[in-house]
Amino acid sequence: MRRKLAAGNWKMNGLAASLKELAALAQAITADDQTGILICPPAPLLYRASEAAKGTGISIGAQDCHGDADGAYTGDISAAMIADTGATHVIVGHSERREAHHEDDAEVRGKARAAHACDLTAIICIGETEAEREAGNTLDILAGQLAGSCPDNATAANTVIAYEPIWAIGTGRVPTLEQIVEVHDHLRAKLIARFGDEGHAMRLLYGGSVKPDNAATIFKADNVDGALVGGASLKATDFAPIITALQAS
Ligand SMILES: O=C(CO)COP(=O)(O)O
Repeated sequence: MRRKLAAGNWKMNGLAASLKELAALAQAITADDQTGILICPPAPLLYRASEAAKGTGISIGAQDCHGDADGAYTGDISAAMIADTGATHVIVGHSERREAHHEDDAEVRGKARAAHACDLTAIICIGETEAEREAGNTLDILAGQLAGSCPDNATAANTVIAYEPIWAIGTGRVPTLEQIVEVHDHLRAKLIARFGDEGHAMRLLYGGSVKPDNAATIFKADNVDGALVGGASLKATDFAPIITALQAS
């Protein structure tokens, strides 16, 4: 049995006052052993969020890290700095960073390795564009991103894979359950082929316009072990029912 994971990515949203949503979430949900709950706030909130989350069953993660341990990289944040705030996870290779910051698979792989070196769990994101899907290349594109973005030392404990079709992010458009199943089954087969039992145990999240009203359907897929949620993770009243749907799946 894989431990499920409901992860919220706040992206560049949230000030100190937004931590009240974390407290409200803790009130609204009943944490259980089968389902991890994670909030990834902007970097300036990591320490305060980690303190606020103590004892709630909610974990805290960052949205990016640098691939090097330290150095002259103005404005960047190392994995050790993230771990130092009390955070336990970091998202790497989100499509918004791949696009706006020109991150390629090799850079994402380096970031995941840096995260692992600091005992952080890396949530490695992959996803196809709409044009790639229309051209019938989805499975090949994703297999390539998965192979290139995952370091060889990836294990079920230190790595989570998030499939986020770029055309579904922030658009309200969601793939059909059949499309999600097709992708997740394909990714599972690739993970098992490369990592054996660890690949079987690694969590595979779906992300892209997950909302309270579609979460239960998405969580029906065997190889969907949770969700990476953007907009609907900002408010406890939206994220709590998604978590509850995952717990019930
Ligand atoms: O990019 C996402 C999470 O990382 C998904 O964002 P939305 O849930 O807002 O579509």
